[in-house]
Amino acid sequence: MTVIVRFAPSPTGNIHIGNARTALFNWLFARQRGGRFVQRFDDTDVERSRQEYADNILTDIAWLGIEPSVVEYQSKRFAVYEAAIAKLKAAGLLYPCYETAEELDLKRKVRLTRRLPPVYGREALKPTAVERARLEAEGRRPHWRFLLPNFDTDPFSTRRTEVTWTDLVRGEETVDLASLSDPVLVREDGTYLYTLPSVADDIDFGITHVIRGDDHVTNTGVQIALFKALGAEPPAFGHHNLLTAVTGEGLSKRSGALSIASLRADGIEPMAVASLAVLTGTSENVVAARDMAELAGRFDLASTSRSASKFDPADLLVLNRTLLHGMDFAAVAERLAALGIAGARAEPFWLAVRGNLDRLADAAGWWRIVTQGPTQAPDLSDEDRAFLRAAFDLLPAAPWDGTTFKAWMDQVKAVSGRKGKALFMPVRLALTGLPSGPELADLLPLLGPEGTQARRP
Ligand SMILES: Nc1ncnc2c1ncn2[C@@H]1O[C@H](COP(=O)(O)OP(=O)(O)OP(=O)(O)O)[C@@H](O)[C@H]1O
Repeated sequence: MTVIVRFAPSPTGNIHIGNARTALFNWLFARQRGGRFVQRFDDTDVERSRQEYADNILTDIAWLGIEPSVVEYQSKRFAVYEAAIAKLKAAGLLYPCYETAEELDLKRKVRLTRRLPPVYGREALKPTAVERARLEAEGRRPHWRFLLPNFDTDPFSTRRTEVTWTDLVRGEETVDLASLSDPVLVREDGTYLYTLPSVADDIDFGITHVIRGDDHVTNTGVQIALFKALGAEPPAFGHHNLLTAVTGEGLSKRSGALSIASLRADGIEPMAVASLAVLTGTSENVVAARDMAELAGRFDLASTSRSASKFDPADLLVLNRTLLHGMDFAAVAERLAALGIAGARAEPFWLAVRGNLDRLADAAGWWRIVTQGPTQAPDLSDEDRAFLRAAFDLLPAAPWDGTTFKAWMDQVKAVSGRKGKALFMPVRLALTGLPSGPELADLLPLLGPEGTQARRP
């Protein structure tokens, strides 16, 4: 059986790190099994959905390293949903309801005072065709409810009907359908709620595993019933925990907080985002994976925690540094060239500075220092200046390599009697203008005899 998964956001904003967790869980799950990944946009809500957001989401998932087999839009698939609606109606499993919101609210209150569960009492199953015609004549339009399979049309019944499944994350799960109202699938204006298009598409695309946040657990009880009502075998389900901000606050596409686009703009590497999005709230250590293959090797859906996990953006910088420090020149050459870092010195420069970077773009600052000199004049005492002038007189002859700095310092030490910080710090300040940075042994050959002499105080 080919594994087919899907990531199905509504294109109503930019996806955040929590949505990325869902996308990546699906992608890694499929990748581990040689499966396929369907990118589906749940854009039936035309008011809130925008193509621009869908395009941004495609950019974001591509940046994270996800390659969908196919991209689908629910707004282009109404024929499929109409066919499913017709099937349910023919089976007597979809019924028209004419109650207004106020009437429903009143009914709910009546049930509560009678100590009955505040679910819809299926009163709309009772009216005859004549009564419905009268309501239509009054100008009322029905919304349509799916008759949940508890085969109990007594509005005051409390009989339980449980739907169970073995969740890929949470193990045995049960939803009691008797505790739920028959869900509205189609609104008065003919628009669809989330439930039916999602199930109809999962059937149509042959989705084998639905992996999503645990905000959907209750939906799954209803959806399993709907799969069956439409004559389809339900897929396997896995509900992972949600990520929250450090404050415990939930994430929302609309707020834009921790959006993938903002993290990209902030210069965070995609594998730092992917590693944190996937490994937070699992039994794995949150250590940066260099690529998807490595992350896939450390991903296990079943090891995900059941409770919400806090996500600390500060951890991203730590992962980012680790990734940059181990990155080969070939992996960054193009991006460095875009920063103007190119030519024969680009590779040794990268190897010299990568260990000092928080973000790749920080390399530009070091490149400026190496090629043009310190951005600010070093703060040196007269004594240090005199020491440096004597030291610069001792610079070895060309050609220079990785051993030159040590040879130079050995001589300066012997002549000046300075050692440790007193020896190295004035040299570092003279060469870079900064009190810390890359190894001077690596920087010196990059500066070359001319560049070094130009820094003589
Ligand atoms: N904080 C979160 N952590 C992990 N997964 C999440 C989180 N929020 C949403 N998801 C998952 O992301 C997927 C896409 O969800 P959806 O498009 O409904 O986004 P949303 O962020 O929940 O919605 P909203 O647009 O209301 O902010 C769903 O599978 C959902 O379970």
